[in-house]
Amino acid sequence: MSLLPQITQSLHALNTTVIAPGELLVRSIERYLLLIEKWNKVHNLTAIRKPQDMLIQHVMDSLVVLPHIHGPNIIDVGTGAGLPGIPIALAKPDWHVTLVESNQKKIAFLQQVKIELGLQNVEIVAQRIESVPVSRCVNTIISRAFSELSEFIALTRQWANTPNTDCRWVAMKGLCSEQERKQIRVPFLIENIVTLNVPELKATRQLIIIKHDFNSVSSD
Ligand SMILES: C[S@@+](CC[C@H](N)C(=O)[O-])C[C@H]1O[C@@H](n2cnc3c(N)ncnc32)[C@H](O)[C@@H]1O
Repeated sequence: MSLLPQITQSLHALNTTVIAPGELLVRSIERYLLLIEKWNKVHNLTAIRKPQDMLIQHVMDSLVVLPHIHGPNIIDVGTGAGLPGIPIALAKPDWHVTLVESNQKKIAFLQQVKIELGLQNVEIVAQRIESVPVSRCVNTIISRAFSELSEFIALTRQWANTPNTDCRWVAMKGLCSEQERKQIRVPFLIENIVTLNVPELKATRQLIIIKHDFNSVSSD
């Protein structure tokens, strides 16, 4: 059964002007979902088995962040099967998305996706994030289901040392507890918390948006 009508409908339900739900995007999302389904039979990429469910719980859950992040240079930390980086790269072909992942099986899958979908705006880095050198200015460092906030910042704080005032760290989470939010300390601060609504998904989603405060004095 074709997934194209459901993908088109879900993209329209996002009701955002930042995504143009054209035929290329719809077909690319379908190919991506079918690749995850195929690889999932051998490698455990995701516990969600049906492409229809992956569409909502993975792809739409990734795309819903787009109005709240800025490009053109994005790093997706601990991307796994490419979430949220691949959906972002598909919806934003003029952005450069770097996928960082330490697991070799997931890297092999990502390389296959890049080839089969012809994703020229995707760079795959097979390393632990803490070993990735800072090679360019980055606008958004994003992670989904990766770690607690303190670890996310600790592993990526090398990007705070560039004179790149524009950079934001964006953690995609369920409900983020106050205890976890308190892990963010000077010179970092939580700039915004956005509660997201993913159409057809009855679950709380939050984006924790963090910035490096150049005016603060660090205690470390
Ligand atoms: C729970 S999975 C989440 C995957 C994906 N972001 C998602 O939402 O489905 C976390 C991923 O981070 C990767 N990972 C863990 N520590 C890492 C590190 N230090 N650097 C890069 N990747 C890491 C793991 O291999 C795993 O694929």
